[in-house]
Amino acid sequence: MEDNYTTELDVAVRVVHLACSLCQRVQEKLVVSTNGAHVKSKNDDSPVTVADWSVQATVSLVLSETFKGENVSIVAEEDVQTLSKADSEGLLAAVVNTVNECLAEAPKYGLQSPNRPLATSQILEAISRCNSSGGPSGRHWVLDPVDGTLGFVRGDQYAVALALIEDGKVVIGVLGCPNYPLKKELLSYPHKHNQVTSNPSLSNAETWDKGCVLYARRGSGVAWMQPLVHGEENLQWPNSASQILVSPIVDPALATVCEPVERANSNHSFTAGLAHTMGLRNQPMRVHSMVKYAAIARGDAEIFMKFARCGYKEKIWDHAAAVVIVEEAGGVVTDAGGRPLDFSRGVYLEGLDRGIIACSGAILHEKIIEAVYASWDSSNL
Ligand SMILES: Nc1ncnc2c1ncn2[C@@H]1O[C@H](COP(=O)(O)OS(=O)(=O)O)[C@@H](OP(=O)(O)O)[C@H]1O
Ligand SMILES: [Mg+2]
Ligand SMILES: [Mg+2]
Ligand SMILES: [Mg+2]
Repeated sequence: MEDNYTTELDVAVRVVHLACSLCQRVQEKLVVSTNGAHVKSKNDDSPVTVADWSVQATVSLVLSETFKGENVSIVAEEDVQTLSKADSEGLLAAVVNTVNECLAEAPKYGLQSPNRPLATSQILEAISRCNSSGGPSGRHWVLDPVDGTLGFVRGDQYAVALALIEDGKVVIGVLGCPNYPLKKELLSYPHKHNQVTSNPSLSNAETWDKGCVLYARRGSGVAWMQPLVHGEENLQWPNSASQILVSPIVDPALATVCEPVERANSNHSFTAGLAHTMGLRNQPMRVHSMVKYAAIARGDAEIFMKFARCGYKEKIWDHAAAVVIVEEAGGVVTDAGGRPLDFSRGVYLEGLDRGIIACSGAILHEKIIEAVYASWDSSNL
Protein backbone atom coordinates (compact mmCIF):
# COMPACT_ATOMS: atom_id res chain seq x y z
CA MET A 1 0.00 0.00 0.00
CA GLU A 2 2.79 2.42 1.02
CA ASP A 3 4.43 2.17 -2.39
CA ASN A 4 1.25 2.70 -4.33
CA TYR A 5 0.95 5.74 -6.55
CA THR A 6 4.65 6.64 -6.30
CA THR A 7 4.96 7.46 -10.02
CA GLU A 8 1.60 9.22 -10.10
CA LEU A 9 2.45 11.41 -7.11
CA ASP A 10 5.91 12.20 -8.43
CA VAL A 11 4.60 13.30 -11.84
CA ALA A 12 1.70 15.21 -10.28
CA VAL A 13 4.04 17.18 -8.01
CA ARG A 14 6.37 18.03 -10.89
CA VAL A 15 3.62 19.12 -13.24
CA VAL A 16 2.02 21.28 -10.54
CA HIS A 17 5.40 23.02 -10.02
CA LEU A 18 5.57 23.58 -13.77
CA ALA A 19 1.99 24.92 -13.79
CA CYS A 20 2.76 27.29 -10.90
CA SER A 21 5.64 28.74 -12.86
CA LEU A 22 3.35 29.20 -15.88
CA CYS A 23 0.74 30.97 -13.73
CA GLN A 24 3.28 33.27 -12.14
CA ARG A 25 4.43 34.45 -15.55
CA VAL A 26 0.88 35.02 -16.79
CA GLN A 27 -0.17 36.76 -13.56
CA GLU A 28 2.76 39.16 -13.72
CA LYS A 29 1.71 40.17 -17.23
CA LEU A 30 -1.97 40.47 -16.28
CA VAL A 31 -1.34 42.62 -13.27
CA VAL A 32 0.78 45.17 -15.16
CA SER A 33 -1.38 45.26 -18.31
CA THR A 34 -4.38 47.57 -18.36
CA ASN A 35 -6.40 45.76 -20.99
CA GLY A 36 -8.29 42.65 -20.04
CA ALA A 37 -7.66 40.88 -23.36
CA HIS A 38 -6.49 37.71 -21.67
CA VAL A 39 -9.42 37.44 -19.29
CA LYS A 40 -12.84 36.29 -20.50
CA SER A 41 -16.21 35.78 -18.84
CA LYS A 42 -17.85 32.38 -18.95
CA ASN A 43 -21.60 31.80 -19.26
CA ASP A 44 -22.02 32.04 -15.48
CA ASP A 45 -20.05 35.36 -15.54
CA SER A 46 -17.07 33.82 -13.77
CA PRO A 47 -13.65 34.70 -15.19
CA VAL A 48 -11.35 32.43 -17.17
CA THR A 49 -7.87 33.37 -18.36
CA VAL A 50 -5.00 32.31 -20.58
CA ALA A 51 -3.55 30.63 -17.49
CA ASP A 52 -6.62 28.42 -16.86
CA TRP A 53 -6.54 26.98 -20.40
CA SER A 54 -2.76 26.80 -20.57
CA VAL A 55 -2.41 24.90 -17.30
CA GLN A 56 -5.18 22.52 -18.34
CA ALA A 57 -3.45 21.83 -21.67
CA THR A 58 -0.05 21.39 -20.01
CA VAL A 59 -1.25 18.98 -17.33
CA SER A 60 -3.29 17.03 -19.88
CA LEU A 61 -0.28 16.71 -22.21
CA VAL A 62 2.13 15.67 -19.44
CA LEU A 63 -0.26 13.07 -17.98
CA SER A 64 -1.05 11.61 -21.42
CA GLU A 65 2.65 11.42 -22.27
CA THR A 66 3.60 9.82 -18.93
CA PHE A 67 0.78 7.28 -18.85
CA LYS A 68 0.75 6.61 -22.59
CA GLY A 69 -0.38 3.01 -22.41
CA GLU A 70 -3.35 3.84 -20.20
CA ASN A 71 -6.63 5.39 -21.10
CA VAL A 72 -6.05 8.60 -19.10
CA SER A 73 -9.30 10.00 -17.72
CA ILE A 74 -9.20 13.65 -16.64
CA VAL A 75 -12.04 15.61 -15.04
CA ALA A 76 -11.19 19.31 -15.32
CA GLU A 77 -12.91 22.66 -15.19
CA GLU A 78 -12.30 24.26 -18.57
CA ASP A 79 -13.57 23.54 -22.08
CA VAL A 80 -12.66 25.05 -25.45
CA GLN A 81 -15.96 26.78 -26.13
CA THR A 82 -14.83 30.37 -25.52
CA LEU A 83 -11.40 29.69 -26.98
CA SER A 84 -12.80 28.39 -30.27
CA LYS A 85 -14.98 31.44 -30.95
CA ALA A 86 -14.14 33.45 -34.05
CA ASP A 87 -13.17 36.53 -32.01
CA SER A 88 -10.82 34.55 -29.76
CA GLU A 89 -7.90 34.24 -32.16
CA GLY A 90 -5.60 36.40 -30.06
CA LEU A 91 -6.55 34.52 -26.92
CA LEU A 92 -5.94 31.15 -28.54
CA ALA A 93 -2.57 32.31 -29.88
CA ALA A 94 -1.62 33.43 -26.36
CA VAL A 95 -2.58 30.01 -24.97
CA VAL A 96 -0.54 28.20 -27.64
CA ASN A 97 2.50 30.39 -26.90
CA THR A 98 2.15 30.02 -23.16
CA VAL A 99 1.85 26.22 -23.34
CA ASN A 100 4.85 25.88 -25.67
CA GLU A 101 6.97 28.21 -23.53
CA CYS A 102 5.97 26.24 -20.47
CA LEU A 103 6.67 22.82 -22.01
CA ALA A 104 10.12 24.03 -23.06
CA GLU A 105 10.83 24.43 -19.33
CA ALA A 106 9.60 20.93 -18.47
CA PRO A 107 13.10 19.36 -18.27
CA LYS A 108 13.89 21.72 -15.36
CA TYR A 109 11.30 19.76 -13.43
CA GLY A 110 12.48 16.39 -14.68
CA LEU A 111 9.65 16.16 -17.21
CA GLN A 112 9.97 15.63 -20.95
CA SER A 113 9.32 18.43 -23.39
CA PRO A 114 8.10 17.73 -26.93
CA ASN A 115 10.68 17.74 -29.78
CA ARG A 116 9.01 20.65 -31.50
CA PRO A 117 6.43 23.28 -30.51
CA LEU A 118 2.90 21.91 -30.49
CA ALA A 119 0.32 23.04 -33.03
CA THR A 120 -2.88 24.84 -32.08
CA SER A 121 -4.96 21.76 -32.86
CA GLN A 122 -2.89 19.59 -30.50
CA ILE A 123 -3.32 22.08 -27.69
CA LEU A 124 -7.08 22.41 -28.22
CA GLU A 125 -7.29 18.64 -28.28
CA ALA A 126 -5.37 18.38 -25.00
CA ILE A 127 -7.79 20.82 -23.32
CA SER A 128 -10.93 19.14 -24.60
CA ARG A 129 -9.66 15.68 -23.71
CA CYS A 130 -10.18 16.58 -20.02
CA ASN A 131 -13.93 16.09 -20.34
CA SER A 132 -14.31 12.94 -18.30
CA SER A 133 -17.07 12.99 -15.74
CA GLY A 134 -15.36 10.72 -13.21
CA GLY A 135 -17.56 8.28 -11.35
CA PRO A 136 -17.45 5.41 -8.87
CA SER A 137 -14.98 3.11 -10.59
CA GLY A 138 -11.57 3.32 -12.18
CA ARG A 139 -8.92 6.03 -12.12
CA HIS A 140 -9.74 9.66 -12.74
CA TRP A 141 -7.42 12.63 -12.51
CA VAL A 142 -9.20 15.72 -11.22
CA LEU A 143 -7.84 19.14 -12.13
CA ASP A 144 -8.67 22.73 -11.30
CA PRO A 145 -6.10 24.46 -13.50
CA VAL A 146 -6.54 27.79 -11.71
CA ASP A 147 -8.70 27.79 -8.62
CA GLY A 148 -9.71 31.24 -7.42
CA THR A 149 -9.43 32.76 -10.89
CA LEU A 150 -10.88 35.94 -9.42
CA GLY A 151 -7.98 36.09 -6.98
CA PHE A 152 -5.60 35.34 -9.83
CA VAL A 153 -6.80 38.29 -11.94
CA ARG A 154 -6.71 40.53 -8.88
CA GLY A 155 -3.04 39.68 -8.37
CA ASP A 156 -4.00 37.85 -5.21
CA GLN A 157 -4.23 34.24 -3.94
CA TYR A 158 -5.03 31.33 -6.25
CA ALA A 159 -4.13 27.64 -6.50
CA VAL A 160 -3.44 24.84 -8.98
CA ALA A 161 -5.11 21.63 -7.80
CA LEU A 162 -4.52 18.11 -9.09
CA ALA A 163 -5.88 14.94 -7.52
CA LEU A 164 -6.20 11.29 -8.44
CA ILE A 165 -9.41 9.46 -7.61
CA GLU A 166 -9.47 5.69 -7.68
CA ASP A 167 -12.74 3.82 -7.26
CA GLY A 168 -14.42 6.91 -5.90
CA LYS A 169 -11.76 7.79 -3.30
CA VAL A 170 -9.16 10.54 -3.54
CA VAL A 171 -5.81 8.75 -3.33
CA ILE A 172 -3.39 11.59 -4.00
CA GLY A 173 -3.68 15.36 -3.85
CA VAL A 174 -1.30 18.09 -4.97
CA LEU A 175 -1.97 21.78 -4.37
CA GLY A 176 0.21 24.53 -5.78
CA CYS A 177 -0.14 27.89 -4.02
CA PRO A 178 2.16 30.29 -5.91
CA ASN A 179 1.37 33.35 -3.78
CA TYR A 180 1.23 31.72 -0.37
CA PRO A 181 3.15 34.28 1.68
CA LEU A 182 5.91 33.41 4.08
CA LYS A 183 4.13 35.34 6.79
CA LYS A 184 0.70 33.87 7.41
CA GLU A 185 -0.61 37.29 8.46
CA LEU A 186 -0.27 38.45 4.85
CA LEU A 187 -2.84 35.86 3.75
CA SER A 188 -5.68 37.95 5.12
CA TYR A 189 -4.68 41.20 3.44
CA PRO A 190 -6.04 41.35 -0.09
CA HIS A 191 -3.45 42.41 -2.65
CA LYS A 192 -0.86 42.77 0.06
CA HIS A 193 1.49 40.22 -1.44
CA ASN A 194 1.32 42.17 -4.62
CA GLN A 195 2.67 45.24 -2.92
CA VAL A 196 5.40 42.96 -1.63
CA THR A 197 6.26 41.65 -5.09
CA SER A 198 6.20 45.09 -6.67
CA ASN A 199 8.19 46.79 -3.94
CA PRO A 200 11.52 47.65 -5.61
CA SER A 201 13.31 47.87 -2.28
CA LEU A 202 12.95 44.11 -1.77
CA SER A 203 15.69 41.86 -3.10
CA ASN A 204 14.90 39.12 -5.58
CA ALA A 205 15.42 36.50 -2.93
CA GLU A 206 12.82 38.11 -0.68
CA THR A 207 10.40 38.61 -3.55
CA TRP A 208 10.68 34.98 -4.48
CA ASP A 209 10.41 33.61 -1.00
CA LYS A 210 6.76 32.80 -1.39
CA GLY A 211 4.79 30.02 -2.94
CA CYS A 212 4.62 26.35 -2.16
CA VAL A 213 3.35 23.02 -3.38
CA LEU A 214 1.57 20.80 -0.84
CA TYR A 215 0.90 17.13 -1.40
CA ALA A 216 -0.23 13.93 0.30
CA ARG A 217 -1.07 10.33 -0.40
CA ARG A 218 -4.16 8.80 1.20
CA GLY A 219 -3.35 6.61 4.19
CA SER A 220 0.27 7.70 4.51
CA GLY A 221 -0.40 9.78 7.64
CA VAL A 222 1.81 12.61 6.41
CA ALA A 223 1.44 15.68 4.24
CA TRP A 224 4.32 17.53 2.66
CA MET A 225 5.27 20.98 1.48
CA GLN A 226 7.91 22.06 -1.01
CA PRO A 227 8.91 25.64 -1.71
CA LEU A 228 8.54 26.74 -5.33
CA VAL A 229 11.79 26.66 -7.25
CA HIS A 230 12.71 29.92 -8.94
CA GLY A 231 15.21 31.09 -11.51
CA GLU A 232 17.63 28.94 -13.46
CA GLU A 233 20.66 29.64 -11.33
CA ASN A 234 19.26 28.32 -8.07
CA LEU A 235 16.98 25.63 -9.40
CA GLN A 236 17.47 22.47 -7.43
CA TRP A 237 15.52 19.41 -8.33
CA PRO A 238 14.59 17.16 -6.63
CA ASN A 239 13.14 19.79 -4.41
CA SER A 240 13.30 19.39 -0.63
CA ALA A 241 10.06 18.70 1.23
CA SER A 242 9.07 19.33 4.83
CA GLN A 243 6.21 17.79 6.71
CA ILE A 244 3.18 19.95 7.49
CA LEU A 245 0.77 19.57 10.38
CA VAL A 246 -2.51 21.13 11.35
CA SER A 247 -2.71 23.61 14.22
CA PRO A 248 -2.88 22.20 17.78
CA ILE A 249 -5.35 24.92 18.88
CA VAL A 250 -8.61 23.54 20.29
CA ASP A 251 -9.92 26.61 22.09
CA PRO A 252 -12.43 28.40 19.81
CA ALA A 253 -11.42 31.73 21.33
CA LEU A 254 -7.96 31.31 19.79
CA ALA A 255 -9.06 29.79 16.48
CA THR A 256 -9.15 31.52 13.09
CA VAL A 257 -11.74 30.87 10.39
CA CYS A 258 -11.04 31.10 6.65
CA GLU A 259 -13.80 31.71 4.15
CA PRO A 260 -14.31 32.81 0.53
CA VAL A 261 -13.80 36.48 -0.27
CA GLU A 262 -17.01 36.85 -2.25
CA ARG A 263 -20.37 36.92 -0.52
CA ALA A 264 -21.81 35.33 -3.65
CA ASN A 265 -19.77 32.18 -2.95
CA SER A 266 -20.49 31.73 0.76
CA ASN A 267 -22.92 33.22 3.24
CA HIS A 268 -20.76 35.50 5.41
CA SER A 269 -23.51 36.39 7.84
CA PHE A 270 -24.36 32.72 8.51
CA THR A 271 -20.71 31.89 9.21
CA ALA A 272 -20.42 34.99 11.41
CA GLY A 273 -23.38 33.67 13.42
CA LEU A 274 -21.72 30.27 13.77
CA ALA A 275 -18.48 31.92 14.86
CA HIS A 276 -20.37 33.90 17.49
CA THR A 277 -22.18 30.79 18.76
CA MET A 278 -18.87 28.95 19.08
CA GLY A 279 -17.12 31.81 20.87
CA LEU A 280 -14.62 32.59 18.14
CA ARG A 281 -12.96 35.95 18.65
CA ASN A 282 -10.58 36.40 15.71
CA GLN A 283 -11.68 38.17 12.54
CA PRO A 284 -12.32 35.73 9.67
CA MET A 285 -9.55 35.43 7.09
CA ARG A 286 -11.09 35.96 3.65
CA VAL A 287 -8.88 34.35 1.06
CA HIS A 288 -9.46 33.37 -2.56
CA SER A 289 -9.14 29.72 -3.67
CA MET A 290 -8.11 26.42 -2.08
CA VAL A 291 -5.33 28.34 -0.33
CA LYS A 292 -7.91 28.31 2.49
CA TYR A 293 -7.50 24.54 2.77
CA ALA A 294 -3.72 24.99 2.52
CA ALA A 295 -3.89 27.33 5.52
CA ILE A 296 -5.61 24.59 7.54
CA ALA A 297 -3.12 21.92 6.43
CA ARG A 298 -0.16 24.18 7.26
CA GLY A 299 -1.54 25.09 10.68
CA ASP A 300 -1.99 28.78 9.81
CA ALA A 301 -5.75 28.71 10.50
CA GLU A 302 -8.04 26.24 12.23
CA ILE A 303 -11.35 26.29 10.37
CA PHE A 304 -12.50 26.69 6.75
CA MET A 305 -16.23 27.03 6.17
CA LYS A 306 -18.13 27.49 2.93
CA PHE A 307 -21.91 27.74 2.72
CA ALA A 308 -22.84 28.34 -0.91
CA ARG A 309 -26.28 29.58 -1.85
CA CYS A 310 -29.03 26.97 -1.99
CA GLY A 311 -29.00 25.25 -5.40
CA TYR A 312 -25.27 25.69 -6.07
CA LYS A 313 -23.59 22.33 -6.60
CA GLU A 314 -19.96 22.06 -5.51
CA LYS A 315 -17.60 20.55 -8.08
CA ILE A 316 -15.10 17.85 -7.21
CA TRP A 317 -12.10 19.79 -8.61
CA ASP A 318 -12.66 22.59 -6.06
CA HIS A 319 -12.03 20.17 -3.16
CA ALA A 320 -10.47 16.80 -4.09
CA ALA A 321 -6.76 17.64 -3.90
CA ALA A 322 -7.11 19.73 -0.76
CA VAL A 323 -9.25 17.30 1.22
CA VAL A 324 -6.66 14.49 1.21
CA ILE A 325 -3.90 16.98 2.11
CA VAL A 326 -5.84 18.39 5.08
CA GLU A 327 -6.78 14.90 6.27
CA GLU A 328 -3.25 13.52 6.04
CA ALA A 329 -1.95 16.64 7.83
CA GLY A 330 -4.25 15.67 10.74
CA GLY A 331 -7.44 17.59 9.93
CA VAL A 332 -11.08 16.70 9.37
CA VAL A 333 -13.20 17.60 6.32
CA THR A 334 -16.93 16.95 6.11
CA ASP A 335 -20.16 18.49 4.95
CA ALA A 336 -22.27 20.44 7.44
CA GLY A 337 -23.98 17.23 8.53
CA GLY A 338 -20.60 15.77 9.53
CA ARG A 339 -20.36 13.32 6.63
CA PRO A 340 -17.29 12.89 4.44
CA LEU A 341 -17.42 14.42 0.94
CA ASP A 342 -18.37 11.94 -1.76
CA PHE A 343 -16.09 12.06 -4.79
CA SER A 344 -17.57 8.99 -6.43
CA ARG A 345 -20.62 10.46 -8.12
CA GLY A 346 -19.30 12.40 -11.07
CA VAL A 347 -18.39 16.03 -11.52
CA TYR A 348 -20.42 17.26 -8.53
CA LEU A 349 -20.23 16.53 -4.81
CA GLU A 350 -23.70 14.97 -4.92
CA GLY A 351 -25.54 14.65 -1.65
CA LEU A 352 -23.55 17.40 0.06
CA ASP A 353 -25.38 18.52 3.17
CA ARG A 354 -25.53 22.36 3.12
CA GLY A 355 -21.88 23.35 3.30
CA ILE A 356 -18.27 22.36 3.74
CA ILE A 357 -16.31 22.35 6.97
CA ALA A 358 -12.57 21.72 7.10
CA CYS A 359 -11.06 21.78 10.50
CA SER A 360 -7.73 21.26 12.26
CA GLY A 361 -9.14 18.57 14.53
CA ALA A 362 -12.11 16.64 15.85
CA ILE A 363 -12.78 18.84 18.91
CA LEU A 364 -13.30 22.08 16.97
CA HIS A 365 -15.08 20.17 14.24
CA GLU A 366 -17.66 18.79 16.63
CA LYS A 367 -18.32 22.27 18.02
CA ILE A 368 -18.98 23.64 14.52
CA ILE A 369 -21.37 20.84 13.64
CA GLU A 370 -23.25 21.51 16.91
CA ALA A 371 -23.34 25.23 16.09
CA VAL A 372 -24.72 24.46 12.61
CA TYR A 373 -27.52 22.40 14.13
CA ALA A 374 -28.29 25.13 16.62
CA SER A 375 -28.27 27.93 14.02
CA TRP A 376 -29.71 26.36 10.90
CA ASP A 377 -33.43 26.70 11.57
CA SER A 378 -33.15 30.38 12.38
CA SER A 379 -31.03 31.09 9.30
CA ASN A 380 -32.52 32.05 5.97
CA LEU A 381 -30.38 29.66 3.94
N1 LIG B 1 -22.11 30.85 -6.90
C1 LIG B 1 -21.10 30.15 -6.40
N2 LIG B 1 -21.17 29.69 -5.14
C2 LIG B 1 -20.16 29.00 -4.63
N3 LIG B 1 -19.02 28.71 -5.28
C3 LIG B 1 -18.90 29.14 -6.54
C4 LIG B 1 -19.92 29.87 -7.16
N4 LIG B 1 -19.51 30.17 -8.41
C5 LIG B 1 -18.28 29.62 -8.55
N5 LIG B 1 -17.91 29.00 -7.42
C6 LIG B 1 -16.70 28.23 -7.18
O1 LIG B 1 -15.92 28.88 -6.21
C7 LIG B 1 -14.56 28.78 -6.59
C8 LIG B 1 -13.81 29.93 -6.01
O2 LIG B 1 -13.97 29.82 -4.64
P1 LIG B 1 -13.25 30.83 -3.70
O3 LIG B 1 -13.31 30.26 -2.34
O4 LIG B 1 -11.90 31.16 -4.25
O5 LIG B 1 -14.16 32.12 -3.79
S1 LIG B 1 -13.74 33.60 -3.51
O6 LIG B 1 -13.13 34.17 -4.72
O7 LIG B 1 -12.80 33.63 -2.37
O8 LIG B 1 -15.00 34.28 -3.15
C9 LIG B 1 -14.57 28.82 -8.07
O9 LIG B 1 -13.44 28.14 -8.56
P2 LIG B 1 -12.65 28.71 -9.86
O10 LIG B 1 -13.68 28.85 -10.95
O11 LIG B 1 -11.67 27.62 -10.12
O12 LIG B 1 -12.03 30.01 -9.47
C10 LIG B 1 -15.88 28.13 -8.42
O13 LIG B 1 -15.74 26.77 -8.73
MG1 LIG C 1 -12.08 26.22 -8.59
MG1 LIG D 1 -10.67 27.06 -11.81
MG1 LIG E 1 -13.61 28.98 -12.84
